[in-house]
Amino acid sequence: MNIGKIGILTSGGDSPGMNAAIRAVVRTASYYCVNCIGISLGYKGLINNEMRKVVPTDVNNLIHRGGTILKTARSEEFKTKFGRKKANINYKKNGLEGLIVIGGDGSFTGAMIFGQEYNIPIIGIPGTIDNDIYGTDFTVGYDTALNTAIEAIDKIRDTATSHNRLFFIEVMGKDSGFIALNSGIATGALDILIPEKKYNLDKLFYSIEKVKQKGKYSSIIIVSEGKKLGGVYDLAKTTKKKFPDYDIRVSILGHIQRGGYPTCSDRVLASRLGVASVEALISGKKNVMTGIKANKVIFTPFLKAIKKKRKIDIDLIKISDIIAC
Ligand SMILES: Nc1ncnc2c1ncn2[C@@H]1O[C@H](COP(=O)(O)OP(=O)(O)O)[C@@H](O)[C@H]1O
Ligand SMILES: O=P(O)(O)OC[C@H]1O[C@](O)(COP(=O)(O)O)[C@@H](O)[C@@H]1O
Ligand SMILES: [Mg+2]
Repeated sequence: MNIGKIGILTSGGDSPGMNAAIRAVVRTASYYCVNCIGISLGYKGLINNEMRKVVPTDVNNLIHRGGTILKTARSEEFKTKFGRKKANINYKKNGLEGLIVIGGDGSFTGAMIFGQEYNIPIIGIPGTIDNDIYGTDFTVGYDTALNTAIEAIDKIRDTATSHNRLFFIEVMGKDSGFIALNSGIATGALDILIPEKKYNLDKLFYSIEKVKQKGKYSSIIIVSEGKKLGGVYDLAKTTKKKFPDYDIRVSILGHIQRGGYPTCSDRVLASRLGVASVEALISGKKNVMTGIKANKVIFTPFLKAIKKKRKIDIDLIKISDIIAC
């Protein structure tokens, strides 16, 4: 297909590797003689016409940087018909012939609706630390967030061990437990509480008791954020009532998990998906997300990527239970 100009935006929560994906898109577009327009602040920028041409030299020295040079946002206005109408006016005014959206499930929901409403070809690149998107083994940013989390948890373990403390550590993940489960296994957590599995306080207390009897008074318990699990502080309070002699602390890792230099895996993933997304637009694909499955680039319709739940490997909980205490 003959495409002369495409737009690129990042939307939703930033994730490490988004910049590497932007770089790959800009360079690939240039390789195929397609002009590339960078849209600032996600859908907000499309609505407010905040965009400028980006050329390969604009993405020099970028592959290793966290965040997104295009900036990102969450736009309530884009969820309205009126907001999307304004976005379409700017899309047309700037002569765009396709869009690449780097973001998560929310961004792809918006992309799907917008694409269908105005017959706009859109390709998605999964960029979120949560890894909660169907149609890819990994999302851009997840590996970095995991490594940031384990580095922080290892450090907290030093204090836990030195002071004989029990730490409840909350990691990110909205309603998905990928970061919690894998960081928990990697740091030898005593228990891991994720939204995908109903947690059982008795099981947690049993584990604490078991290691206590073995003479171990310091442990790490990883709790995924999210409405389903309630607050990490409440969990700590309930545990304190049961084990009054324990010195208990809570640590919430928070946004440090979203920043920093992307790992090698995230840079390579972002580069592969960036190239694939431009080639997909040129070949006439639309309303699909590019992802990686068994080390191969694949495409999944937005509807499937959003609606199908990315399943967590519950067997990993069993593995954790066997080796944690
Ligand atoms: N139902 C929807 N209709 C239109 N746009 C949507 C819809 N859901 C999400 N979006 C757009 O996608 C943006 C990012 O979604 P969000 O869920 O916050 O992040 P992520 O894409 O990382 O999951 C929202 O702020 C909104 O602009
Ligand atoms: O930065 P905010 O707006 O507080 O959002 C926090 C949320 O964003 C995330 O870090 C990433 O989520 P998305 O990639 O879906 O935006 C979640 O893990 C977390 O729940
Ligand atoms: Mg999301």
